[in-house]
Amino acid sequence: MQTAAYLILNTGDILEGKFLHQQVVIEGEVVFNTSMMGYQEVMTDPSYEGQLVTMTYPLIGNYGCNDDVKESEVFGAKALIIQTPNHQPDHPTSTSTLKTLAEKTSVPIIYDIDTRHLTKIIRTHSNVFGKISSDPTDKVTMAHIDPDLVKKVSVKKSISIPAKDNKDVHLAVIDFGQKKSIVDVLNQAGAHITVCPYNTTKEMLDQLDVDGVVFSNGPGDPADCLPLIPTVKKIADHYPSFGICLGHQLLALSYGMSTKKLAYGHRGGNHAVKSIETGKVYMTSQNHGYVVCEDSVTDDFSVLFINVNDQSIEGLKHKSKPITSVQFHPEAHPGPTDTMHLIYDFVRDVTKKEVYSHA
Ligand SMILES: NC(=O)CC[C@H](N)C(=O)O
Repeated sequence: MQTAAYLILNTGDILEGKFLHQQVVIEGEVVFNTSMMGYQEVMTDPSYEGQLVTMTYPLIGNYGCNDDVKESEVFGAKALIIQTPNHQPDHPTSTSTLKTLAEKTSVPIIYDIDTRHLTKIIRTHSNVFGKISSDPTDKVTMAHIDPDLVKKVSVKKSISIPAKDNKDVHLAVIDFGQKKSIVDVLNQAGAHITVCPYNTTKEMLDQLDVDGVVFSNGPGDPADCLPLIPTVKKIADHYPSFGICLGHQLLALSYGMSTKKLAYGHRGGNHAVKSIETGKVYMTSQNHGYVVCEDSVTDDFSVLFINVNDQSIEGLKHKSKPITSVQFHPEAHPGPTDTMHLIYDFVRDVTKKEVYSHA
């Protein structure tokens, strides 16, 4: 018989489920993801570091698991909270089950939780912290997000990843908690990549002789990265830059804008954004709790995309410098690839170096 697992929330609610694999005592911010798939990517995406993630879709594990699907070797969600695990997956690429995935990734999974009810609690209260424990009398002690998450998940030393074909373009990915698929897509687009630690300076990038910079996604509150802001600005003032999610938020902060926390975040594979330039709507993959404040956008920037549901800012473009950033995930993994062209466009534009005469 499986041991009872209690999800104790700072709202006063206690939900009873079961441990899928190992018994743990673990605390974190509780967030929900509305995607029907992508459980492997969620468990290994460093942006979820410190979070207990619940999937609103009730059946998890349907297409099994595959060792090749991972966004990071070490970091990801702190725990997964699901309703019904599928122990007999059926998919040609599946090599193992959810239980094996929990073992391999060390991400504990609890199940038999009414995740739609849990989602309603999160939507009603926002800022929900919780503890998973086998003792229902345990108390939630965590009340804020760890401010050092980026430092924890970033690479400690630079890593070079050669281009698949020989295009003459070298990009730095500043690693605030990068998803492997960002590097994969940049690589497929023909760029040689150097993944650099979160605190890399412009002078270090000069030494590496890069042509452009990608500021990656990452965990936590962007305001906790304020010490990095002067460096981000110095780099973006000099190099063609592309920001994704946390990278977008840090670029905005570095050019004088501000960020705020959403009531309960955007996490899933079905978030519609609208291009302000063309009026076109794209489905995007999203995973963020913070956004750039609408009223803080400076005159130097145009809003590139807005969220169709709540009109929050989803992308920015500098009016005279080659700086573009998006709040969503054009690299997908999981979710729709409708906006992946933005990454290819950036690599193409950096390859045509004459476009960037300001550097
Ligand atoms: N995926 C990300 O980069 C997330 C950015 C930031 N941690 C947020 O939650 O808004």
